[in-house]
Amino acid sequence: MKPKIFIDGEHGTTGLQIRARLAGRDDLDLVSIPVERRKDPAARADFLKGADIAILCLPDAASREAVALLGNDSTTRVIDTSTAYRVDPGWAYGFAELTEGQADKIAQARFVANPGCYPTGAIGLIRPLVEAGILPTDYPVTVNAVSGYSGGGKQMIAQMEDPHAPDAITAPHFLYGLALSHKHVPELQTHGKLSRKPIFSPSVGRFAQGMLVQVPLFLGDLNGNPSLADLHAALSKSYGHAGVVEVVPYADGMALPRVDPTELNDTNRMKLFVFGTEGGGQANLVAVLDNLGKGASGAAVQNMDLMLRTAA
Ligand SMILES: NC(=O)C1=CN([C@@H]2O[C@H](COP(=O)(O)OP(=O)(O)OC[C@H]3O[C@@H](n4cnc5c(N)ncnc54)[C@H](OP(=O)(O)O)[C@@H]3O)[C@@H](O)[C@H]2O)C=CC1
Ligand SMILES: CC(=O)N[C@@H](CCC(=O)OP(=O)(O)O)C(=O)O
Repeated sequence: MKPKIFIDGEHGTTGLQIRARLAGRDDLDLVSIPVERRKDPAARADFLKGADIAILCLPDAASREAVALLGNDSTTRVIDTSTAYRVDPGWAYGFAELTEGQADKIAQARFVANPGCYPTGAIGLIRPLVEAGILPTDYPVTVNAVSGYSGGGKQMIAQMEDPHAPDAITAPHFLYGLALSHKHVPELQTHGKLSRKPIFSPSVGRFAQGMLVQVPLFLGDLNGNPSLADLHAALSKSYGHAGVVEVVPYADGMALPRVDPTELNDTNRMKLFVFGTEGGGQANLVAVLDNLGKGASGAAVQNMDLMLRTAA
């Protein structure tokens, strides 16, 4: 029998993208709740309990409600795309390339928390350097990022695309998260293995999809005063070659006139760059990804496929 997959929140931005990614798959039985019952707890409970894997594409509160609706006797496996469970030790963190053994952990897990889009870029850059002993855990990490506006879901898409919306946004680019208490900070700190709370400054640009995440570093404040080549080698060692996460050769990155946040749209890939001048004492580490690809829907499908490896 084909594994039954239910997407709770299938009409939202992340849910629709997952449906599109699964559209051509004949190895799955993708079940769908009638649209008029999508918020009916009894109907959701039936679909959730009837699935082999439920993918939650909901706001945090509705994700928690879905997990509660499953109750104690269900065996449905869950992938949650919200922020609700990302630092919960009972859930596997769904970043397969995070560290050795993480893909197997996801494959075996009942509960998988899909990473946030910004944290995917930042943790992807930070974690290998911490594990290599190069980045001290108490380093004052700053993360500066720009996202396409689909990162804000249906509400922000309407704000950016409909000039007549009562809360329309007209800015071509804007900063937010100004109180430095964005909901991604605990996730950045926990999975970045940082003892000091990082500063996270996100922004949104007038493009629908795509993302750039930057982590600037002063090399003299890192362990062993590493070169740019040392940083690049540590990242390359962590991710290998030809995987979902690609570490761009230093010279190739430095030959670029600019970095385009939309470059990897509609893929599940992420590119990591080390920028700076050798001997200059500074580096800017940069990640490019699709906020709806490796940052959300692509990663959810990747995690689902890992979990299906261990399906009964
Ligand atoms: N967009 C992105 O780039 C990313 C999003 N995420 C996370 O994914 C999750 C979904 O986000 P996104 O798709 O952008 O958001 P959207 O607002 O686009 O979609 C959310 C969907 O959830 C539905 N919904 C809300 N409450 C309930 C409920 N009680 N029961 C059933 N359905 C409900 C909404 O229905 P309706 O519209 O009818 O109210 C909507 O279809 C969020 O937790 C978000 O933080 C994670 C990474 C990246
Ligand atoms: C542009 C924008 O608003 N982005 C969202 C994050 C999108 C994302 O990563 O979703 P999670 O919060 O589930 O991780 C925000 O900053 O809240």
